[in-house]
Amino acid sequence: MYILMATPECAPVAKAGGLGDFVQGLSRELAAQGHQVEIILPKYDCLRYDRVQGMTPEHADLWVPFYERAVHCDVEVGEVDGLTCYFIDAHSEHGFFNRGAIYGDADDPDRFTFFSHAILAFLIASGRRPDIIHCNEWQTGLLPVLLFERYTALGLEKTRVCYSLHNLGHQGWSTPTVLEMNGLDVGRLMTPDRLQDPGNSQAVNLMKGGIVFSNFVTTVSPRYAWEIQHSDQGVGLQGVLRTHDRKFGGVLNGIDTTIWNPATDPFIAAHYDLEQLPAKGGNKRALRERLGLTDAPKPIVAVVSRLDRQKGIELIRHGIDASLARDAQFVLLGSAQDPAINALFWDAKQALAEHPDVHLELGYDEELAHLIYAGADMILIPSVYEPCGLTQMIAMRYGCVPIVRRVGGLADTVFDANYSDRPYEERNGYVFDEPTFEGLESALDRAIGLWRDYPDHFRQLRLNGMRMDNSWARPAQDYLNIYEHIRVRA
Ligand SMILES: Nc1ncnc2c1ncn2[C@@H]1O[C@H](COP(=O)(O)OP(=O)(O)O[C@H]2O[C@H](CO)[C@@H](O)[C@H](O)[C@H]2O)[C@@H](O)[C@H]1O
Repeated sequence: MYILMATPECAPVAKAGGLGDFVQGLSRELAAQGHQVEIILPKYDCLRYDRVQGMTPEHADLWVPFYERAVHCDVEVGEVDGLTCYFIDAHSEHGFFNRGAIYGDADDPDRFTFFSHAILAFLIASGRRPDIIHCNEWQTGLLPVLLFERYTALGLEKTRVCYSLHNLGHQGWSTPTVLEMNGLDVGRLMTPDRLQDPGNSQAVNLMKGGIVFSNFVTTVSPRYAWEIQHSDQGVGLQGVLRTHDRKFGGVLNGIDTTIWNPATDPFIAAHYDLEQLPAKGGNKRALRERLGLTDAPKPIVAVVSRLDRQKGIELIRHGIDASLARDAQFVLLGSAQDPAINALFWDAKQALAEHPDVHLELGYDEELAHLIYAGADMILIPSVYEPCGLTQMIAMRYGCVPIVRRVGGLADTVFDANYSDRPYEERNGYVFDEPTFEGLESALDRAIGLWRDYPDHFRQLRLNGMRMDNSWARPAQDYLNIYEHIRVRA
């Protein structure tokens, strides 16, 4: 099968969070199973060019419709960790992809609908005819709309769309000008059953467009699939998702177990696996050395996260003091877009600058993240909502025990050491329900208590987590079944 991944992110070249891992991991697994998988991304100025091999021109003089005119683009191709990746270079006066960051500008709906449009224009101009375009997030929500409204008739009649939702907190709300910009009929599309936002009749909702016009819609865990249809976690799209229930389902994400592998990871200090768990200690020492923490018989509690409201900012902040109060060490690697959240953590960093048991690293650092998973004993994930969550899966693979709130994919992957109804060998972490300081502290108490008083039991929890199969093998098969189901057979 020929599958094209349409996405604003792909690790390691353009990653702001878990979407980048999703695209890379699923694509590599599908390619390993013999499918033709290609990825298409904007050619951002902030791409990690050092991770692209053999970037060469692929298609010159692509003209992408833009209002009454067209914008000149070039398409380049390169290899990213063995995958073919196309990059759309837009020579627009707006510098659409030259903003120094992937997201965060007021005209993001313009930038990414332009990208979606450019993908279809490229397919037509270059004669490529994928069986499946796998779209992701609101950024590519307009692609199936454009496909159905315009491009099917221009030669893509056999291409079908699978659309994955990774976060309902961002739906691509915009004004109808974004439809005009792309030559679409506003009157026809701004209706309650098409792109009109359910909560604001003046607004276009790009994610809703993707849901309505795609052949199949997925989200990234079964629990989140239920939550967004039946609770306010759907952020207004509950009704739309229930209407389209017959083409909607939750597929639990995997992680790329080649890239996230403590036995071979090039970014960690000491390699280890199930049989050589004590070697993990070398990473704890290296982490302390790198971040200036004292070497003492204390557990390290870590957070690796985008610092966004979704992730439970107050609880993360409280987790620092709560860990220190329990004589644990605390390490945070976090990047915030919101200036208020950024300021909150900079203040904490300054206040704790002299403390020998804590280090807050504010920013994005892929390599350091690997060392933290390998060196820490526990990872704290107190999310308000969590579509899937990859950090708990990565942490478990590295023998780092997750402490999580019971939401979304966290509830589907972490089973409480004391209270789960699963067999003991499947229990792998600590789970709390209420998004309160008390809830978090009760789980933290149990985790730190076990680490201190029953090290053998704690070791068993680490091993249970390391044994879990969170690879892409099974979810990739689920996606292949979906692709087969919607695909047009010749
Ligand atoms: N400051 C930092 N420096 C370095 N690395 C950092 C970092 N902050 C985060 N990361 C890395 O980014 C990834 C984050 O994964 P999450 O699942 O938490 O994703 P996120 O919420 O971004 O994605 C959304 O999409 C994914 C994929 O579907 C869902 O799992 C998730 O629930 C949903 O919110 C991990 O690989 C983590 O190591």
